[in-house]
Amino acid sequence: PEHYPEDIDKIADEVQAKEFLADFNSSAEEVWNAYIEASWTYESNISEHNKQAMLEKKLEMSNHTLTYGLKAREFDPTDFQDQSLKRMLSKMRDIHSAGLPEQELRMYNDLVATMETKYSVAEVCRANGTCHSLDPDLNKIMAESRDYMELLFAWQGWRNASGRTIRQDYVRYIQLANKAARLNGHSDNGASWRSVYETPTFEQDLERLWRELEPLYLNLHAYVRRALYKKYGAKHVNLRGPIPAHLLGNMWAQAWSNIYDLLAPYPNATQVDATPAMVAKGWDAQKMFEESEHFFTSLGLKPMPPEFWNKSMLEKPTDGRKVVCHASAWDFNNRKDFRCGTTDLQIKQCTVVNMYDLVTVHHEMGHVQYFLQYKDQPVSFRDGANPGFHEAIGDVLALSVSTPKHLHSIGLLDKVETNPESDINYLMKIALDKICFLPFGYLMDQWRWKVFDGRISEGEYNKEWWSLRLKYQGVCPPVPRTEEDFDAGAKYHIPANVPYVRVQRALSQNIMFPGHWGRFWLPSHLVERYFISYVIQFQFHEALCRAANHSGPLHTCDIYRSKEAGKLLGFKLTPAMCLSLGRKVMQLGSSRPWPEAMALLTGQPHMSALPLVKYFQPLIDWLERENSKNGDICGWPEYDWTPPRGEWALAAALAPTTAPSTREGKVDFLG
Ligand SMILES: CC(=O)N[C@@H](CC(=O)O)C(=O)NC[C@H](CC1(C(=O)N[C@@H](Cc2ccc(O)cc2)C(=O)O)CCCC1)C(=O)O
Ligand SMILES: [Zn+2]
Repeated sequence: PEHYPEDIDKIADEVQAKEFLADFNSSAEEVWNAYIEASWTYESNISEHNKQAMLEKKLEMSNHTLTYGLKAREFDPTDFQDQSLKRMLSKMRDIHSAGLPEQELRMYNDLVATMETKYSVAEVCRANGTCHSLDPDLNKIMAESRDYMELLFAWQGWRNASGRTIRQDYVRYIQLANKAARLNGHSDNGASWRSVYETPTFEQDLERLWRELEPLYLNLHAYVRRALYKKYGAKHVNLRGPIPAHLLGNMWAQAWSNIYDLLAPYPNATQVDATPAMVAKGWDAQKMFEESEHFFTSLGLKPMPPEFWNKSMLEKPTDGRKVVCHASAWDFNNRKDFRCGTTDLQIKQCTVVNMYDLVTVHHEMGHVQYFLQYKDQPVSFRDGANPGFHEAIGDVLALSVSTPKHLHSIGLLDKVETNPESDINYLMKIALDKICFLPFGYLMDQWRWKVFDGRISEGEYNKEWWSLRLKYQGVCPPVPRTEEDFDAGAKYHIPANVPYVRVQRALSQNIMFPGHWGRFWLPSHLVERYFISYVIQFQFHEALCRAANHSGPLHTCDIYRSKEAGKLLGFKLTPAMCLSLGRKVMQLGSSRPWPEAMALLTGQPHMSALPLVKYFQPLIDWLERENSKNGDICGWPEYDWTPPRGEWALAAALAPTTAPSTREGKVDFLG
C-alpha cells in the first residue's frame, strides 16, 4: 500500500517511546550518581571548590532533565497501551527548574547550596569572643541549661545567625521556584508538586490521624507546662497560655525528652536515661554504631559492608573542616551489576555521646539496612514501600533499645524495676519525643505549601510561621519577632530545601493489559514521611513484638535477638539467594503498593494510630488524672499571652542587633 495505516505510526511511536525511556533511565543513573558523589564530597568538606564541583554536576543533571523533558514532549502518548509509559512520559514533561533560562537556573541551584552552607557554618558569638556552632554547642545548651536567659541567648542567637541571614536568599529562591513552575504551566511551585503527584486522600488521611492524636498531645502539653511553671515561675509560664518555645529542651521544640528531669512522674522510681552510663563507660560514636549494627544482626538482618566503616563520617571532624552536621544516610547505588552487586553506603553524623543520639544512630542505620535489603531490586524500586516506611525502620528498633530492660542488658542502666511507677516514667520519656513531634511534623510543610502557592506572602513569613506554631504546638516566641526574622529558616529542612513531604510512586496491582498481565505506575502521591513514620512505627513494633512472642504491655517489649521478628523485615541474603527476590518487607523496596508491605508485616493493609494509643494508654490515663488533680486545662485559651518583655526592651536598647552580649553564659543587662 502506498502508505501505512495511521496506527502503525502509533505502535512504532510506542516502541520508540519505550526505547527512549530505557535510554533516559540508564543515562539518568550516571548523571545522578555523579551528583550524589559530588554532594557527599561537598557536605563532608564545605569549600568553594567542592561547592562549584557539586553545582556543576547539578547543572548537568538539570540539562539532562531538560533534554529528555523536551524530547518527551514530542511524543503523543494519548493512544499508548502501556499506562506506566504514559505516566513516566507525563512526569518527564514537567522539567521543573530545568525550564529556567541558564543564568536563572545557575542562580537557583546556587541559592539552595548557599542557604544550606550558611545554615551549616552559622555560629553564635559571645561578647568575650567565644563562638558556638549549633552542633554540638547550642544543642547542648538547649538540652541541658535550666537558665531562662542562657536558653534565650542560644535560641535567639541561633535565629539571628541562621534564619536572618538566609531570609533574602529564600525570598529569591521562592520567586525562581514559582517562575520555573509557571514555565511548566503551573500556577506556582506548590501546585506544580501537587499536580504531578496526585494526592488522592493525602491531606484527609493526615488530618484524620492528627485529630485522633491531638488529645494525647494536649494532655502532655498541659502536664509539661505545669512542670515548667514550677521551674521558671508564673512570670515566664502562663498555665492557660502557650509555652515559651526555648524551654522545651530542643532548638525547635520538636522533641522534649531533654527536659525529662524537670517532670519525671516518679523521681524515686527507675530512671531511664542512659547518657550518664554511656559517658562513664567511655562510649564513643564508633561504639554506638557498632551497638546498633549488633542489634540489627541479632535479628538476622545484614551487617554493614566493610567500606561503610571507612567511608562514613561518624563524628564532627576536628581538623577545621566545615561540614553539614545534619545527620544523613547515603545510598550511592553506583554498582551497574545490581543483581547481587554491592553498593556504597555511608552515614554522615556529628554524633554526640548521649541517649538522644543513640536513637538517631539507629534511625540512620535503619535507612542503611533498607538500602542493603532492596539493593537487588531494579533501580526504580529502590525506595521504601512508602517514604514513611524508610523513616520508621530505625525508630522501630530504637523502641526496643530504649527500654530499661535492654539498656540494662547492655550495661547502660544499673538497675531495672518493673512496677507501674517505672513504667510511667519510661512512657513519659518516650512520649516527650514521639508525641511532641507530631504537631511539628504536621505544620512543617503546611507553612511551606502556603509560601509556595502565595497564601503566605513574603511580608508575613514569620508571622504565619508563629501562627502555625501557636495553633498546632501551643508554643510562642520568648521575645518579640518581626519580619526581619526568618525563624522557619532556622530549621535545617527549609534552607536545605528538604521537604518533610516526599513523593511516593505507587504501582497498580497486577492487571490485564491487552495480551499480557502487568502493572503500571499509578499517579504518585505525597507522603508526610516523618509524621507517617511516627504512626506506623508503633504498628510495626506491635507486629514485631507479636512475632517475637512478647507477652505483657507493648512498651516493655524488646525484640532483641528475635529471628522471628527479623524474618518479617528482611534477612541476610546468602549470595546464591540474591537472584530470587525475597518477599520480606524491606527487600520489596517500592516494588509492591505499600498496603501490601503493611499487610505482610502487620497482617492488615491500613495505617492506624491504634497501636500508638495502645502503647501509651497507661500514660494517657495517668496524664488525665494528673492534669485534673492539678486543675490544669488542655489547650491555651490565652493564646495571645507572651512572656514579659520589659527586661528585653532594656536589653534590646543596650545590645546590638546580634545576640544579647553576655559574660560566660550569663546575660548581663545592667552591666
Ligand atoms: C541522602 C539523604 O538525604 N538520605 C535521607 C534518608 C533517605 O531518605 O534515604 C537522610 O538521611 N535524611 C536525613 C534525615 C536526618 C534526620 C532528620 O532530618 N529528622 C527530622 C525529623 C526526625 C527527628 C527525629 C527522629 O527520630 C526522626 C525524624 C528532623 O530532624 O527534623 C536528623 C536526625 C534524624 C533524622 C533522616 O535521616 O531522615
Ligand atoms: Zn530518616
